[in-house]
Amino acid sequence: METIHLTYPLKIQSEVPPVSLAIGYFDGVHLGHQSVIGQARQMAEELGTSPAVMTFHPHPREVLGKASVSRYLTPLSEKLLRFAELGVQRVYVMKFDRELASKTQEEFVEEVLIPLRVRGVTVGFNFTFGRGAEGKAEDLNRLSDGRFQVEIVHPIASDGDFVSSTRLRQTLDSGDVEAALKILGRPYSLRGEVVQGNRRGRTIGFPTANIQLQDPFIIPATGVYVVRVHREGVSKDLFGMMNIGYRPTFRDPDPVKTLEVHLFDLDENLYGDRLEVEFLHRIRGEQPFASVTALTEQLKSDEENSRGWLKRQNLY
Ligand SMILES: Cc1cc2nc3c(=O)[nH]c(=O)nc-3n(C[C@H](O)[C@H](O)[C@H](O)COP(=O)(O)O)c2cc1C
Ligand SMILES: Nc1ncnc2c1ncn2[C@@H]1O[C@H](COP(=O)(O)OP(=O)(O)O)[C@@H](O)[C@H]1O
Repeated sequence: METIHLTYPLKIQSEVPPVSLAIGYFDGVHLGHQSVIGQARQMAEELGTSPAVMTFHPHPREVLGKASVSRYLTPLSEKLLRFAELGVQRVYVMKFDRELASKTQEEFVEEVLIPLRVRGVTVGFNFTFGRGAEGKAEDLNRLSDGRFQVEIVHPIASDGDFVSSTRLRQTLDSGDVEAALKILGRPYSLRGEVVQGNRRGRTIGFPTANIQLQDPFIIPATGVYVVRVHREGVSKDLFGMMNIGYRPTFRDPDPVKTLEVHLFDLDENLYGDRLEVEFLHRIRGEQPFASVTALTEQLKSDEENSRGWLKRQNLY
């Protein structure tokens, strides 16, 4: 997959291949987004073009001062990985700035889509473009003037409700990672590097790899989760239990939120490794314990519960 960063006005140096383009911000790359991208792939096949995606960076709402970056689900690096998994061959990362935001819908079509040799466009039903979000998905048909085909993708439902980035964020904020899975079509995951902690874990029989996030991922609610872990460069799936929280048992005067995972049936040095952690199931909330012994007893029962759950799911 080729990734091309663009700014407006476009400076296209070499001849670009004709594309069928899925356009959107695609925060979360959830089932709705996957359906828009799938539609672009199908169109690409029909039209004999490359399946491509155009996404914007940074988020339009952020540039226009309506929201902060920390509320976004998928860092750009993560989105690119997901696009590649979905069979996209070309990604245009369009820099979203005030200049682009000030362009009319006509200018967006004539000065961005046409020079990029767009033969097909797919967008979600609620796509808007052009200054003040004046252009709606249906306007693309009129503006294409027969030069490219347009497909507007209907909303996808899961659990009786339309999937959306907002719903996905809510499920993560409440720790309902199983609902998140139904919106994403895959478990919610984040990536980070294993760093040193306080080295207490190994003394209580539960070494825990502390994860430092690579990008500003959204962190699910504090609590304990059953997770599947991929170690970069290692194909075998690992399983374990992760705690997200402040470790209140240790009454640290200045607690910081940590993400730490104890992996089952593994005894290896992981410092410096990059891990992808997938959230499968929530076991409980984080709580303070009267003693380290009481915490250790709880961890034993968490392990039993986690293994039991994994077994029932035929995962481990
Ligand atoms: C599955 C799991 C659940 C945990 N639950 C709690 C908890 O409820 N309360 C708490 O204070 N600490 C909890 N911890 C955090 C432990 O206190 C922590 O692993 C220990 O302090 C080791 O920290 P270290 O890696 O910095 O040495 C949990 C850790 C794991 C792996
Ligand atoms: N099964 C395991 N799960 C997690 N980490 C493990 C495991 N076995 C060995 N380790 C290593 O032990 C470290 C965690 O031990 P711990 O005493 O909790 O130290 P720290 O406080 O530095 O995280 C991990 O970073 C990893 O390098």
